[in-house]
Amino acid sequence: MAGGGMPSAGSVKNYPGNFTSKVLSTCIIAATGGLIFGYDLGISGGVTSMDPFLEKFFPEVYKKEISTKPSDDQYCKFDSQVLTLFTSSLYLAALFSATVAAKITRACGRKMTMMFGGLLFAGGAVLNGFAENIAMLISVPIYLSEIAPFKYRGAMNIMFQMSITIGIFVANLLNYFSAKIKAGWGWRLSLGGAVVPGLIIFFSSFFLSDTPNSLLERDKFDEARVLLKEIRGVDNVDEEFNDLCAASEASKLVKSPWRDISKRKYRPQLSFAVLIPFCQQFTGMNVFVFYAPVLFKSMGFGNNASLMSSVITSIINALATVVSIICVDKFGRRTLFLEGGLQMLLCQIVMTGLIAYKFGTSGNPGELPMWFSILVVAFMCIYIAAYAWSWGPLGWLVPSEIFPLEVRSAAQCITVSVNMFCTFVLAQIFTAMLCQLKFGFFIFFACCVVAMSIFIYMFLPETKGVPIEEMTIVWKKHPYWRKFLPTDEDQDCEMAKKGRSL
Ligand SMILES: OC[C@H]1O[C@](O)(CO)[C@@H](O)[C@@H]1O
Repeated sequence: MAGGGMPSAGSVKNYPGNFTSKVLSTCIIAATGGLIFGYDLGISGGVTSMDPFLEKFFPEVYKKEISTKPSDDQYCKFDSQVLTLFTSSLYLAALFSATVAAKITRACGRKMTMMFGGLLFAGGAVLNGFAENIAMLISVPIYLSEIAPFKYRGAMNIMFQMSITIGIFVANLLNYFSAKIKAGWGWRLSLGGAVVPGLIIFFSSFFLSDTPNSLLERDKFDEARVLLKEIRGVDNVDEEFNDLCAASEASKLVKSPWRDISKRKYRPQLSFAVLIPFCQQFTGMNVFVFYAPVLFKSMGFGNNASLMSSVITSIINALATVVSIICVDKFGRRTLFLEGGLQMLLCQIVMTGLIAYKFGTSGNPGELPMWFSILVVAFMCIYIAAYAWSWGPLGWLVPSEIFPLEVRSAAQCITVSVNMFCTFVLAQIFTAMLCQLKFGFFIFFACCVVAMSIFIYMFLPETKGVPIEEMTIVWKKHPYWRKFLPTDEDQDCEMAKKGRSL
């Protein structure tokens, strides 16, 4: 049932339009929304490995860390549910704000939501609050997918993930330098530094226009047509405009997107809205993003070496995302998912072998040779590169492009909530899992990667090169999902019923 087929040429519309500088600059500005999220993702791991921070807030963990001798079990050195709560709680808070943000983005438009989120975040950073950036995760991927010409939608959307990875890199770099501050207040600088990305997105959102879809959602027809002409760089936008209007009309008939989304006809998309973020998190990537410094320290690296290794892995993460931008509209989403899955699996197997060989089940590696540290970091980098051109960016791209307008914001909200929930769970249980499963920890994620790759191979239709408003075609052609879609007669009947009840 491998459902990878592209809709045949001719079955998909080819709207006229150019790749304008307006679209490019708008997408770059919108994508900066990811900086904030990336900064959050990257900052906590380094901070939790800084001794002055541990000593102040987690004295028990600090005592355990300094009293652990090289001959003790290294797997359990940082095992503390309170320590992991510091990182995981950010995602729990984010989970709660996801539902509110979906309402805001539908009512106020994508642009206002981004502006509001940036400002809140900048303010929140001063108070060291992190939850607000969720508005970005809901509005930016949809914004990018809606505004991009369909042939470049993948690349434009992945700019969001690109800026997330830049945020992670900046956070790691800052951690590296702030840990060197002798007086021990470097962790304050790291946590407070979040104000900068917040202000960047707030000020840059003044230069954003809304998307035509979002204007139509709020009945601004003339503005939407003018904007569409401007961003496509041609006058002849009638066909696309009419389709957008039709989609918007259909969307207005839906009074409760939350109830509608559970209808049978949205089952294919809903399955992906839930399973894509779920699988994305169960690749195990965030274990490295959050806890790389802790992991490196557990493996006997010194303070500086641990933070430096995280800087290296975050550079690889950002660079490999560029590969995805270049390839996604050429080779398609499925190819990247499947290649990335295979590469991650191979690395996980090698890392399991290496760690099992040196640390065994006792967690006592003795003296660690240089070749071992180099190999571990190298395979971690290859693994991270694989994630960075597959599940990382596609985890935002695919959900944002498969939903019809009427339920798009609600669906993105589900995607973000599932993502945050899984991020929370994994961030919370990481140190306990490592302590209990030892090197088997990597085997767990390897099994998850096998399962998710099979799932993608069997069930994900290719969405490259299909205009977002034409997406139903890919489901109608899929051997499994097509049975969930209404026939044309069903649709006429539903429209008639809705028309009567108005
Ligand atoms: O770059 C890695 C990061 O990217 C994400 O997948 C978000 O898209 C995070 O969950 C992860 O920390």
